[in-house]
Amino acid sequence: MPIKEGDYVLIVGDGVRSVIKVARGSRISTIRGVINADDIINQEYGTLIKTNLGYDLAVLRPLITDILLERADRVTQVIYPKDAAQIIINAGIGPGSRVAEAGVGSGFMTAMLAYYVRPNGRVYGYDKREDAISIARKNLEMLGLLDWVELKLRDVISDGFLERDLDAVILDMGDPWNAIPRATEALRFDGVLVVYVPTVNQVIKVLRAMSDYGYVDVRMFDVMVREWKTEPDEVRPQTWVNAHTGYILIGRRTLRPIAQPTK
Ligand SMILES: C[S@@+](CC[C@H](N)C(=O)[O-])C[C@H]1O[C@@H](n2cnc3c(N)ncnc32)[C@H](O)[C@@H]1O
Repeated sequence: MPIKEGDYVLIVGDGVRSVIKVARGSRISTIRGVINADDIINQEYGTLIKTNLGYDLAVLRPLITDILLERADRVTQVIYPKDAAQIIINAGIGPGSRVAEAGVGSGFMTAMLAYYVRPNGRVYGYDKREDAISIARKNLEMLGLLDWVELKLRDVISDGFLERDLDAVILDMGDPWNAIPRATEALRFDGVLVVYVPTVNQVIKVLRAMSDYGYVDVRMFDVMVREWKTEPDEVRPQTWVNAHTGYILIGRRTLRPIAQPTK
C-alpha cells in the first residue's frame, strides 16, 4: 500500500533515524539535508529518497516501538520495549488474552499489550490520574490501538478491578504490594501476576505479598540489552548502556482463598 498523507514514516540512513507524520507541502529536515513530503506521498514503503544534499534515505513503515519511543507523549516513567517484550512472553500473553494493567501511566505498556492481544483480546487499563488516562488515550489513538483497550479512571487499591477471570494482571505503580489483594480477585485461578518495580526495596515488599496471597512459581529478573555498533568496519558494543530500568516479578495465582493471606 503506498504512503499517504497523514501516515507515520520512519526515515533512515547515514545517521538519520526519525519518525515523521507525512503532511502535504511540508519539508522534512534531517542532518543529511531536506526532503519534500510531496516526494514521499504515493511512493511504496522501502523507497529511497534523495535529500537536497545528495544522500539517499530509506522511507519505511515504522514499527510500533518506533512510534512509541519517538512520538508518544510521556507524563510518567514508562515501561520500555525491552522489558515489555519479556513481560509479554513470560506472562503467556497473545491473541485473545484478557489483561488488566495498573497504572496505565503514559500508555506505553498498554500499547504493547494491545498490539499483542489483537484481534480478539482485550486490555483493561486503570489509572487514578486523569492526566495519565488522557495522555494514554491520545498515544493509543495515534497508534490505532484504542479498539482493544478500555481505559478506566480508578484507584485499584481502594476500588479494585472491575473484571474477573483475567489471564494476566500487570502492576506498574509505586506501591504494587497494596494492589495484590485486588489483582488476585481479578485473576482467574492459575492466572499470571506481573509486577514491575524499579527498586529492590519495593521488590521485597512485593515478594512478601505474593507469598502471603499464595502465588507460586514466582520468578524475578531484570533485562539487560546491550546494543552493538553495526558498522562493518567497527563492530563492537555501543559505548553507553542503559544500566537499569526495573525488576520484573512474575507468579501464578492458586486456589488459596484470597481473603486469607498465609501470614
Ligand atoms: C510508572 S507509571 C506507569 C507507566 C506505564 N506502565 C507505562 O508504561 O507508560 C505509574 C502509574 O501508576 C498510577 N497509579 C499509582 N497508584 C495507583 C492506584 N492505586 N490505582 C491506579 N493507578 C495508580 C500512577 O498514577 C501512574 O500513572
